[in-house]
Amino acid sequence: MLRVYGETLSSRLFLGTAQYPSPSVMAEAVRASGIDLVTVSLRRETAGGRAGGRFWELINGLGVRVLPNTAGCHSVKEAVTTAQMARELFGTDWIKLEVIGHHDTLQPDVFGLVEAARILSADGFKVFPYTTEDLVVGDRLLDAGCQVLMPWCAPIGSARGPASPDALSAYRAHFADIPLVVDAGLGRPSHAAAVMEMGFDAVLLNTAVAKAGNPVAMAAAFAGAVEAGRAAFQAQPLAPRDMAVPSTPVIGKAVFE
Ligand SMILES: CC(=O)[C@@H](O)[C@H](O)COP(=O)(O)O
Repeated sequence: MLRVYGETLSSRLFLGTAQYPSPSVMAEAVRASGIDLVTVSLRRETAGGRAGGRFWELINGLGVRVLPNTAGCHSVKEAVTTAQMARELFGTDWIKLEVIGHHDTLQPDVFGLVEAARILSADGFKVFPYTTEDLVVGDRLLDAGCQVLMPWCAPIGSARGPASPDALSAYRAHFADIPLVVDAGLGRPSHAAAVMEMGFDAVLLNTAVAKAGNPVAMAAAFAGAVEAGRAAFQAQPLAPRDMAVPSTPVIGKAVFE
């Protein structure tokens, strides 16, 4: 069980709801994965002309918690306004905060992110900030009122998997008591298992499932990988060694002469 902002989530996999071949495939993928939280891009869906229509009904009908997000927002003002609209629409004060700073990499604008997190936290929002693995920025986000951090693993949509595993390990060690969700850039279930084995609390992904040949089967595969990675972390994996260590005892071996 994962505790975030005083609430309990049974699944440690969070899925995005964009880019699926159809809304019904998205709904089936959510069901197949057994998750209890989806993130929804208010801006993207509104731009697509589906706001207020069947898409919202479908999302609300999934029976899972909704984490609206500010994907596509490039300024503090835009992100704050989008969050406020999302609160009205979904009746939740949870918000996944994205303030994009760079067109090509979709890298977060960490300065705008901290400012928007401060404004939204003061306004009663429970902020889930999409950030880099920079420790100082993480500290500033906590100062701003965030109780969870969401470091990226690789650029959004890249499917590259953990680009800087050492930086992610340092992040986990530095924020030992803070719920940490790896967000963005995961491409395969093995990537999700790898970061869960490092001790991250959950993963959030979208593209790797939505754009898979079979999104429903891939959602189930990611769910299994997240559980396996978590179980491995709890079982305390052996640290890698530089030298060989015989796994077969040498004492008492038979001598043939
Ligand atoms: C859906 C969402 O919130 C994305 O902005 C998120 O960061 C997921 O990234 P991937 O699509 O790379 O999984």
